[in-house]
Amino acid sequence: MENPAQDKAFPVSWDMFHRDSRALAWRLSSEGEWKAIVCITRGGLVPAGIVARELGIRTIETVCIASYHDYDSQGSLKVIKPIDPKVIDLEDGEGSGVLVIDDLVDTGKTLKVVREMLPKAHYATVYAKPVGVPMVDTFITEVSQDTWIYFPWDMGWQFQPPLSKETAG
Ligand SMILES: O=P(O)(O)OC[C@H]1O[C@H](OP(=O)(O)OP(=O)(O)O)[C@H](O)[C@@H]1O
Ligand SMILES: Nc1nc2[nH]cnc2c(=O)[nH]1
Ligand SMILES: [Mg+2]
Repeated sequence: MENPAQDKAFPVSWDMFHRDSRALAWRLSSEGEWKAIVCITRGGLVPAGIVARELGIRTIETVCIASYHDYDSQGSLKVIKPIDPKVIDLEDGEGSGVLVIDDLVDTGKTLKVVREMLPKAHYATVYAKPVGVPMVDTFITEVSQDTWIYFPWDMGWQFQPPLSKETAG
């Protein structure tokens, strides 16, 4: 959903996203022995799959969160599906050794909700905006707060007409 408040665009192709998600996996490979991944749907699904393949992690859980953009309020978050208790109970029951993955952190509101469920987990996103940086432990690329990131799954190819009209010659 286009956000009119952002006046810079950061379009990300599948190739770029794959490269940046692999870079995140590489960074995380030296930051801990990961028992499981919790991915925040829906944006965390693709990066979680790439990181899981690179790090050989096969226990992958989801936490399903929807944000509602009401017209008057800034927007509210709803937990549609919580984290499976089996994953919560791994290790110390507070998320040690668990990797929480999302595509990006913007205001940090989404990660804040998940941090309340797993305070000791490691939080990683591919992209980050300045306001959300304090909420994330590892990320690859920071973009300015007034940039809107366009992910490959939100975009498609379209015809670009020639710059100038056909000439006679
Ligand atoms: O740091 P925040 O301000 O919370 O914004 C970041 C969140 O917003 C987007 O998800 P969205 O809520 O649009 O749902 P989706 O992942 O299902 O598209 C994105 O995937 C992050 O989860
Ligand atoms: N696609 C997309 N979703 C977002 N949700 C919060 N910030 C963003 C963003 O920059 N791009
Ligand atoms: Mg999301």
